[in-house]
Amino acid sequence: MSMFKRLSGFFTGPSPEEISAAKTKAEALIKENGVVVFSKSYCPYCASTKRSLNKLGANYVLLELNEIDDGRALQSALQELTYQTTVPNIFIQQKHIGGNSELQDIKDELPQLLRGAGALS
Ligand SMILES: N[C@@H](CCC(=O)N[C@@H](CS)C(=O)NCC(=O)O)C(=O)O
Repeated sequence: MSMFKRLSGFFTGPSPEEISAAKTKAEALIKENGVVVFSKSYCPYCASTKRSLNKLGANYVLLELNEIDDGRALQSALQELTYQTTVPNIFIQQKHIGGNSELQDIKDELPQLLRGAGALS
Protein backbone atom coordinates (compact mmCIF):
# COMPACT_ATOMS: atom_id res chain seq x y z
CA MET A 1 0.00 0.00 0.00
CA SER A 2 1.34 3.44 -0.90
CA MET A 3 2.32 5.86 1.84
CA PHE A 4 -0.35 8.31 0.59
CA LYS A 5 -3.09 5.70 0.74
CA ARG A 6 -1.98 4.56 4.16
CA LEU A 7 -1.93 8.15 5.47
CA SER A 8 -5.27 9.11 3.92
CA GLY A 9 -6.76 5.89 5.30
CA PHE A 10 -5.67 7.00 8.74
CA PHE A 11 -7.88 10.09 8.47
CA THR A 12 -10.80 8.71 6.48
CA GLY A 13 -11.02 5.16 7.80
CA PRO A 14 -11.06 1.96 5.79
CA SER A 15 -12.71 1.94 2.35
CA PRO A 16 -15.76 -0.25 1.59
CA GLU A 17 -13.44 -2.57 -0.38
CA GLU A 18 -11.10 -2.91 2.60
CA ILE A 19 -14.03 -3.62 4.91
CA SER A 20 -15.40 -6.20 2.50
CA ALA A 21 -12.02 -7.97 2.29
CA ALA A 22 -11.74 -7.86 6.08
CA LYS A 23 -15.21 -9.36 6.41
CA THR A 24 -14.20 -12.29 4.19
CA LYS A 25 -11.05 -12.74 6.28
CA ALA A 26 -12.91 -12.58 9.61
CA GLU A 27 -15.59 -15.03 8.43
CA ALA A 28 -12.92 -17.50 7.25
CA LEU A 29 -11.01 -17.24 10.53
CA ILE A 30 -14.18 -17.82 12.53
CA LYS A 31 -15.24 -20.75 10.34
CA GLU A 32 -11.84 -22.47 10.41
CA ASN A 33 -10.93 -22.05 14.07
CA GLY A 34 -12.56 -23.20 17.30
CA VAL A 35 -11.83 -20.00 19.20
CA VAL A 36 -11.03 -16.57 17.76
CA VAL A 37 -10.34 -13.44 19.78
CA PHE A 38 -10.16 -10.02 18.10
CA SER A 39 -8.24 -7.92 20.58
CA LYS A 40 -6.06 -4.84 21.07
CA SER A 41 -2.77 -5.31 22.85
CA TYR A 42 -3.29 -2.36 25.23
CA CYS A 43 -6.90 -3.13 26.13
CA PRO A 44 -7.44 -4.24 29.75
CA TYR A 45 -10.68 -6.09 28.91
CA CYS A 46 -8.77 -8.04 26.26
CA ALA A 47 -6.04 -8.80 28.81
CA SER A 48 -8.68 -10.23 31.13
CA THR A 49 -10.10 -12.43 28.34
CA LYS A 50 -6.64 -13.68 27.35
CA ARG A 51 -5.81 -14.37 31.02
CA SER A 52 -8.99 -16.46 31.44
CA LEU A 53 -8.35 -18.46 28.26
CA ASN A 54 -4.65 -18.93 29.04
CA LYS A 55 -5.46 -20.10 32.57
CA LEU A 56 -7.58 -22.90 31.12
CA GLY A 57 -4.82 -23.77 28.64
CA ALA A 58 -7.00 -22.97 25.64
CA ASN A 59 -5.66 -22.80 22.10
CA TYR A 60 -7.07 -19.81 20.28
CA VAL A 61 -6.41 -17.57 17.33
CA LEU A 62 -5.57 -14.07 18.51
CA LEU A 63 -5.57 -10.95 16.35
CA GLU A 64 -4.26 -7.75 17.92
CA LEU A 65 -6.14 -5.24 15.75
CA ASN A 66 -3.89 -2.33 16.72
CA GLU A 67 -0.84 -4.19 15.40
CA ILE A 68 -1.99 -5.26 11.94
CA ASP A 69 -2.52 -3.27 8.72
CA ASP A 70 -6.14 -4.32 8.27
CA GLY A 71 -7.02 -3.95 11.96
CA ARG A 72 -9.36 -0.99 11.47
CA ALA A 73 -11.05 -2.65 8.51
CA LEU A 74 -11.49 -5.80 10.62
CA GLN A 75 -13.03 -3.79 13.45
CA SER A 76 -15.52 -2.23 10.99
CA ALA A 77 -16.25 -5.64 9.48
CA LEU A 78 -16.87 -7.08 12.96
CA GLN A 79 -19.23 -4.22 13.69
CA GLU A 80 -21.23 -5.15 10.57
CA LEU A 81 -21.18 -8.85 11.47
CA THR A 82 -21.90 -8.61 15.20
CA TYR A 83 -23.16 -5.05 15.90
CA GLN A 84 -20.37 -4.93 18.49
CA THR A 85 -18.01 -1.98 18.27
CA THR A 86 -15.58 -2.91 21.03
CA VAL A 87 -12.79 -5.40 21.61
CA PRO A 88 -12.39 -8.08 22.71
CA ASN A 89 -14.77 -9.61 20.21
CA ILE A 90 -14.89 -13.34 20.92
CA PHE A 91 -16.09 -16.35 18.92
CA ILE A 92 -16.28 -19.93 20.18
CA GLN A 93 -17.26 -22.68 17.76
CA GLN A 94 -18.48 -20.10 15.24
CA LYS A 95 -20.79 -18.57 17.86
CA HIS A 96 -20.44 -14.91 18.72
CA ILE A 97 -19.92 -14.75 22.48
CA GLY A 98 -19.57 -10.96 22.85
CA GLY A 99 -16.89 -9.14 24.81
CA ASN A 100 -15.04 -9.80 28.04
CA SER A 101 -18.10 -9.20 30.26
CA GLU A 102 -20.04 -11.85 28.37
CA LEU A 103 -17.09 -14.26 28.56
CA GLN A 104 -16.79 -13.76 32.33
CA ASP A 105 -20.55 -14.31 32.65
CA ILE A 106 -20.18 -17.82 31.23
CA LYS A 107 -16.97 -18.66 33.10
CA ASP A 108 -18.45 -21.83 34.62
CA GLU A 109 -19.41 -23.24 31.22
CA LEU A 110 -16.20 -22.15 29.58
CA PRO A 111 -14.17 -25.40 29.93
CA GLN A 112 -17.02 -27.36 28.37
CA LEU A 113 -17.46 -24.81 25.58
CA LEU A 114 -13.72 -24.84 24.86
CA ARG A 115 -13.64 -28.63 24.82
CA GLY A 116 -16.55 -28.64 22.37
CA ALA A 117 -14.62 -26.23 20.18
CA GLY A 118 -11.54 -28.50 20.23
CA ALA A 119 -9.56 -25.77 21.95
CA LEU A 120 -8.40 -27.86 24.91
CA SER A 121 -5.82 -30.59 24.41
N1 LIG B 1 -17.88 -4.28 28.07
C1 LIG B 1 -16.81 -4.47 27.12
C2 LIG B 1 -15.82 -3.32 27.21
C3 LIG B 1 -14.74 -3.39 26.13
C4 LIG B 1 -14.12 -2.03 25.81
O1 LIG B 1 -14.58 -0.98 26.29
N2 LIG B 1 -13.05 -2.07 25.01
C5 LIG B 1 -12.44 -0.85 24.54
C6 LIG B 1 -10.90 -1.04 24.51
S1 LIG B 1 -10.20 -1.29 26.13
C7 LIG B 1 -12.82 -0.57 23.11
O2 LIG B 1 -13.04 -1.50 22.33
N3 LIG B 1 -12.91 0.71 22.74
C8 LIG B 1 -13.20 1.10 21.38
C9 LIG B 1 -12.06 0.88 20.44
O3 LIG B 1 -10.93 0.52 20.85
O4 LIG B 1 -12.28 1.08 19.25
C10 LIG B 1 -16.17 -5.84 27.38
O5 LIG B 1 -16.35 -6.36 28.51
O6 LIG B 1 -15.54 -6.39 26.48
